[in-house]
Amino acid sequence: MEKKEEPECSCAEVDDSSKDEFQELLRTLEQRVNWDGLPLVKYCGCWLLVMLFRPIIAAQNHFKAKDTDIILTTMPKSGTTWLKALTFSIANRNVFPIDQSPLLTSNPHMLVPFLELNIYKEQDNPDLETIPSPRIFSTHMHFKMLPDSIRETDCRIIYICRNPLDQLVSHIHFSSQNNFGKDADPVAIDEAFDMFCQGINSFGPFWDHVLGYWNAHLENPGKVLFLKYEDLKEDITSQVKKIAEFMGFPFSLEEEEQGMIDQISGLCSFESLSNLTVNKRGDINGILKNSSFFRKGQVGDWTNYLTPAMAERIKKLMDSKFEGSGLMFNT
Ligand SMILES: Nc1ncnc2c1ncn2[C@@H]1O[C@H](COP(=O)(O)OS(=O)(=O)O)[C@@H](OP(=O)(O)O)[C@H]1O
Repeated sequence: MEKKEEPECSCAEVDDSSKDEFQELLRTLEQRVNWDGLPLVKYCGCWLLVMLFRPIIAAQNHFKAKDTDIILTTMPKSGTTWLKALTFSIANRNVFPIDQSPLLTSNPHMLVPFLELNIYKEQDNPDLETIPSPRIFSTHMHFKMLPDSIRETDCRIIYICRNPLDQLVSHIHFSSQNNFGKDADPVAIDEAFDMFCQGINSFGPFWDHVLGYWNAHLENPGKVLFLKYEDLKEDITSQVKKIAEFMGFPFSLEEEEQGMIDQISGLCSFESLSNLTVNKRGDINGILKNSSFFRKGQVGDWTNYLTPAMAERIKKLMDSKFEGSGLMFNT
């Protein structure tokens, strides 16, 4: 079968209701196997996991954002779990005292659902309407692929990204911990690194993902907050304050004096969450181990796995891809 011209982000026009038509569309698009063994499909210039392709299109077609929603957007392995814990805690600090937080017994991914996981169809999820505001959802979609209602309503988007070298190393380990396929051995790392540089990885290309949200943030900073994992690591207090203000839930002076920011930061820290029984032993739908979301939580761990030559290649790529954008990551 002939390959179709790649759609110019006409994603919302695809009908997700007929399985056969959808399979037909899938067959016309470029596909690759990711370095971890999972099939990828290229759509609107983005490499998506085949297993999430139809749910993503359905989310685009059906998800109705509300003005009060908060949408967390990330590339995988960039701080999603941390951001979920923080935003959930900020929004619910007057509902649950810190020592009774649902985070103590539930993995953050159970408290803040992914749009990609079939939670967007009201007929399938009548409770979606009744979730108290603010509803918090997350997605790995590129900015240009987001459901129109997210861009068109007053809902707010919080994006977090991470140095590409650490993001890649984190992803390689995540895949091997969940037995997706290949171990994080040197061969797999070489292959993963090369595919990453070509932009072929889940939700890649990295550069396009980050630039999409960076430009959206520059255009409308009140709509899109742009965060870096490394900045949260460096100064969590100021970042938590910034996130709370952006969400429309600023800390009062009284809360600050009572140490509320420190309490939330402490509860959501890597050390705290990774030591909870639920995150040591549980799993998500029997597929993903909760423990695989908490590995080291460090900046610069890539130096233990990637060579200086690899870092140089990424640096050159960043120089050319981000040129003139004002965006940069320290390696
Ligand atoms: N609370 C907290 N604080 C700091 N760092 C944390 C935290 N929770 C998770 N992590 C680290 O984030 C990496 C996982 O990324 P994501 O949460 O984006 O993964 S996922 O996309 O949701 O699968 C992964 O990074 P690496 O340790 O480098 O692999 C996790 O350890």
